Amino acid sequence: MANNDSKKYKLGMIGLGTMGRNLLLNMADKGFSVTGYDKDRKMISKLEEEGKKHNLEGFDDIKSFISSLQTPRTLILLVPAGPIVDSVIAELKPLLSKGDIIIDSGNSHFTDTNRRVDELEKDGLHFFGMGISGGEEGARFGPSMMPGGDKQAYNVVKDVFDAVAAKVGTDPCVTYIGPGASGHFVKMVHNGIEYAIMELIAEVYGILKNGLGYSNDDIYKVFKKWNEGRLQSFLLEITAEIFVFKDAETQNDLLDQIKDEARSKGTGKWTSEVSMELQLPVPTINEAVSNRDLSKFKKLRVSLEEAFGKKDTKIAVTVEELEDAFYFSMISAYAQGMHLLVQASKEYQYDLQLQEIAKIWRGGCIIRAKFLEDIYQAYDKNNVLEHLFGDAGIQNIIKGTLAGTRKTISACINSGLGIPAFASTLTYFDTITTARMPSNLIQAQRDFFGAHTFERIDKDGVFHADWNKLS
Ligand SMILES: NC(=O)C1=CN([C@@H]2O[C@H](COP(=O)(O)OP(=O)(O)OC[C@H]3O[C@@H](n4cnc5c(N)ncnc54)[C@H](OP(=O)(O)O)[C@@H]3O)[C@@H](O)[C@H]2O)C=CC1
Ligand SMILES: O=C(CO)[C@H](O)[C@H](O)COP(=O)(O)O
Repeated sequence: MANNDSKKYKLGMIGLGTMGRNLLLNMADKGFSVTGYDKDRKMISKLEEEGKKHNLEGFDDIKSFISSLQTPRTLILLVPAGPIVDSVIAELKPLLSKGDIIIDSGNSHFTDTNRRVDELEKDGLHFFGMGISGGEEGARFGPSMMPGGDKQAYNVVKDVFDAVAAKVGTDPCVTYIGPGASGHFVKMVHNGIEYAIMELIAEVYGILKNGLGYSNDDIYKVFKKWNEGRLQSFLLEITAEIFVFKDAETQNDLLDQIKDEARSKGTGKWTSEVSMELQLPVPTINEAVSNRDLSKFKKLRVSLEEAFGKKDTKIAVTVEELEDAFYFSMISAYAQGMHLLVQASKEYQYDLQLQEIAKIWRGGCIIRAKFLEDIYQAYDKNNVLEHLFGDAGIQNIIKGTLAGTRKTISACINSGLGIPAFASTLTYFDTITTARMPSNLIQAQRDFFGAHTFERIDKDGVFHADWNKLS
């Protein structure tokens, strides 16, 4: 490539795996002059093969890659989150110049992003975090993207992101999220909601299979039908397909050949950790994280089932009642995630615009769902809404689902069918809609044993009682 800046590439991708390669191909489709770097030659060959019609070129030599870019340079990292991001940055630093832009689009922890912004600022480099969602297909044909941090740097690449993002109507599923690491924070919460919805769908599978005796084909039909109505969502759509997918080797349903031990990379756990830190409960997400962890204790579960005996988990609920329970719990999972965003926005001064976040989650991302339109409308009407349950439209939807929800959840509990996410979601709802909780007793207990004091309902101030003295 000639050493003339005008003939150089507008943007360079580092990491040409699932996400990086597909996002780069998406950019090339939209007419941007882009290139990529990966330390693995095979990934470059794959990029060049798939990007043949655009004459896409890749590099396995970082120096040649950097000198192929227009200045100031714009780089996107899509490498595994964690120490690899730091090692890539360390490799890049001596090759970059003041004013260059690095965008970390992986699932980095937001505190790492804060640290990296500070470190790179000292070298005159712009760094910002941008969550991306949509998996392989999304990256290739239109993801949802959550950029936050250095707005000046974001504006340099805004046209690229607007072009490659998924569209709902004409609205691109990308918006500037806010300062600091807000982009990565919002993506983390997106993933927390993703964990919750996946767990709820898995529990529905357990109920249909073990509670109602449905076959995989029957379950496929239920999910397919649900996905045509109010529950329409990406996760339900792909889940339906899983139930009819055959294993090439055995011709059995592949799902039945898969071990019941779920893995994770960490973003759900981070959401739970932050929620504890901010003292803002997200119990459905917590249960989703815990249940993935519980699933790993296979040997223990097998031996305890032997010890306590296999349960008769047959229940008498209708598919319509189960649908209500799922819809109710899905709404609650989004509500908890949005509530956490409200709290984080205050705590970290992110100035998050919830209506904009709901808007860009309507398309492209893993948690896209028809219901996000209702969430968007709720925050669009009132962008300082404290909790989604406070919106009159959402209240009406919830009221319509409660009878079926209670019947389904109580039937599961009575029969011994494990449904941690459903159960905790309903309890969360019943608690957050209770004006006077029994927590006055906790204050009394704390004051009794530790003189921790309490506040009264009838006067201001902080009080202590001599509990050992009979009144
Ligand atoms: N997959 C998904 O659905 C989504 C993933 N993400 C996030 O995006 C990021 C990338 O994920 P994904 O594309 O799935 O991961 P992949 O493992 O598919 O791709 C990462 C690529 O980066 C390469 N790489 C690793 N270290 C370096 C290095 N030092 N220099 C150059 N290249 C390097 C890897 O090479 P090698 O394999 O040889 O190490 C690999 O080709 C992660 O943070 C992930 O959490 C976000 C949204 C969705
Ligand atoms: O970010 C994503 C989608 O939005 C990834 O697919 C997500 O990281 C998967 O997480 P886990 O491996 O923990 O299930």
